[in-house]
Amino acid sequence: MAEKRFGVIGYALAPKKQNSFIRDSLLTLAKSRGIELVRVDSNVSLADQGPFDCVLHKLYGDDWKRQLQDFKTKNPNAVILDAPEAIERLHNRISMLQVVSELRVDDRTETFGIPKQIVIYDKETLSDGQASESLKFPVIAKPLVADGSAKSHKMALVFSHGALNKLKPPIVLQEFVNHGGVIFKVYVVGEHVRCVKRKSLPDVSEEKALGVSEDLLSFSQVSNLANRDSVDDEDKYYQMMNFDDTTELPPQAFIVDIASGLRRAMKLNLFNFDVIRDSRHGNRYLIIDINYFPGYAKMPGYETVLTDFFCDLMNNKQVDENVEEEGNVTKIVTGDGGEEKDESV
Ligand SMILES: Nc1ncnc2c1ncn2[C@@H]1O[C@H](COP(=O)(O)OP(=O)(O)OP(=O)(O)O)[C@@H](O)[C@H]1O
Ligand SMILES: O=P(O)(O)O[C@H]1[C@H](OP(=O)(O)O)[C@@H](OP(=O)(O)O)[C@@H](O)[C@@H](O)[C@@H]1OP(=O)(O)O
Ligand SMILES: [Mg+2]
Ligand SMILES: [Mg+2]
Repeated sequence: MAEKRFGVIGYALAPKKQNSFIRDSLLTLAKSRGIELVRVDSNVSLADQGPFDCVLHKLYGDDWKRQLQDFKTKNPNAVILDAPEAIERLHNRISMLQVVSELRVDDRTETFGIPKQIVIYDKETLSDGQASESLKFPVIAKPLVADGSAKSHKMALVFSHGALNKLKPPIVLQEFVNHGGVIFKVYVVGEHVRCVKRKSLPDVSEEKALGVSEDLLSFSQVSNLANRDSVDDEDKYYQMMNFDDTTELPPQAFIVDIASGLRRAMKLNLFNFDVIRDSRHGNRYLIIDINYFPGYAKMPGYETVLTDFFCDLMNNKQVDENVEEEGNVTKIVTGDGGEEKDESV
């Protein structure tokens, strides 16, 4: 008997992402549940491809945005995962975390926020020192732009005002917060939320800060130092990434509340965020980074999570905020299939 065709998802991903995410194990499981994953051909315009019930993408640029628009015009019922306008908020490290500051989670003993940070756009402001006066050193200097380029991941731990002139604006200066050398990565796939531990920067004591010979230390992607391609043995990889230490995970209900809040506020379904626990106040958590379409394949059992999500999507159940333009009013399809009207999008 022929297999029932349930849905076709076109994926448009950079080669590195495609290699890590599109695994046979995912294709097979998805297919067994009626979901076909088809690669979008980058040499043909998107609107001329398909039919796709959904387009899954992590590509940048105006041309790609235009292609998505043309595709949507031609296929108004297709779902774009996620809307490029919603993803763009994550391309700037200030707008990325603004949404956290606006979020409220009630009735919990734990609190959350973001580290103190400022943005510096030019060399003059950087060297006059006034702007950074309010910050406690050490600070982490991060490129303002987070566009997925290697450059956008280049960070520096800066120990003194004097070292700031070595940096290239535009940058964000964020206070370094001691957190026991462990970071929590929270992977969100629609309603599914999974928190894992990773290695982070070690704590910096006052003595250590005074004793450093360099006043600036550069680093890049500390929590993602190896990738699967360079490690043959999958178990070893997981051991290394989710290294076994005694650090307790944050309460799952708390993390789920933040994840759901972020998901609704940002209108995104596929992202992760990095959380650290402030060593000075054990119940205080700080969100330091949000990434669109992260390395889901690093999450054990990602095939099931993603396939469940795709199936729910096809049934129109799980994408809470599947935004569709209807004249000037935006239609939001809610989880229970009902509709809300929202003019603020
Ligand atoms: N405010 C902070 N206090 C302490 N450590 C921090 C802080 N900000 C960043 N870090 C450390 O630096 C690392 C890189 O920072 P961040 O996550 O912002 O960069 P990124 O390049 O966007 O990371 P990713 O690879 O997750 O996209 C974090 O994983 C964490 O170990
Ligand atoms: O490298 P991986 O695929 O595992 O995923 C990483 C992803 O790289 P990509 O470029 O391949 O998407 C990064 O995206 P960009 O910021 O560079 O856009 C960022 O999201 C990291 O946080 C992800 O690592 P994770 O947070 O899951 O550890
Ligand atoms: Mg990060
Ligand atoms: Mg990031």
